[in-house]
Amino acid sequence: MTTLLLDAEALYADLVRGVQRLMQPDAALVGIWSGGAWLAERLQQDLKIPGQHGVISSALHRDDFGSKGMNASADHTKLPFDINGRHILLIDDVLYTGRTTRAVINELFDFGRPASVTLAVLVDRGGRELPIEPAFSAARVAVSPSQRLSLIKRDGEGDGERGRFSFDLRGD
Ligand SMILES: O=P(O)(O)OC[C@H]1O[C@H](OP(=O)(O)OP(=O)(O)O)[C@H](O)[C@@H]1O
Ligand SMILES: O=c1cc[nH]c(=O)[nH]1
Repeated sequence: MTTLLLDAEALYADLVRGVQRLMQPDAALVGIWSGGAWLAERLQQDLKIPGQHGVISSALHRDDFGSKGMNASADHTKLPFDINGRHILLIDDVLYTGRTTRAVINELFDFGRPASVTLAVLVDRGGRELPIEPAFSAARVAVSPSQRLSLIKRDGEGDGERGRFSFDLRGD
């Protein structure tokens, strides 16, 4: 495991401010499983947003399920509110090719017709393969195509029940 000079907690503080700016009346947070769902849960608490955040999985609409397999993560979609007419703010930890975002937008539209869909991410690592851009990213980092950047959540270490975030970088 490589320890990165990328302070996930500091970036999270920037994400809080970015999401605060993007939130509009009748907006709802939906976290992309799994890293984005951790972030959305914490944002919902920290921004004192009434109600529950949503969680969305890309599994049923991925274009690479032939290689990744259609695993049980399909069960992770939980939208505990009617998305029709809502302004949906998608939250993710890392944005790379944009293929996961495309898949979760398809999943979202299986549930209804939101008024708008916006994306905020902790880290944008570039390398887009689709015309998808975040409205907010706390950082843009150059990561080699052979590397993978992952958000790690450690429960209950020094930050009460909310857990602390860090990044792990693997590969050459
Ligand atoms: O823009 P892309 O190239 O699609 O990559 C970005 C996605 O990859 C990771 O998710 P992953 O599906 O690996 O699941 P995880 O969040 O559980 O790690 C990450 O959390 C993003 O959702
Ligand atoms: O580096 C990457 C690429 C895709 N998804 C991630 O979470 N990290």
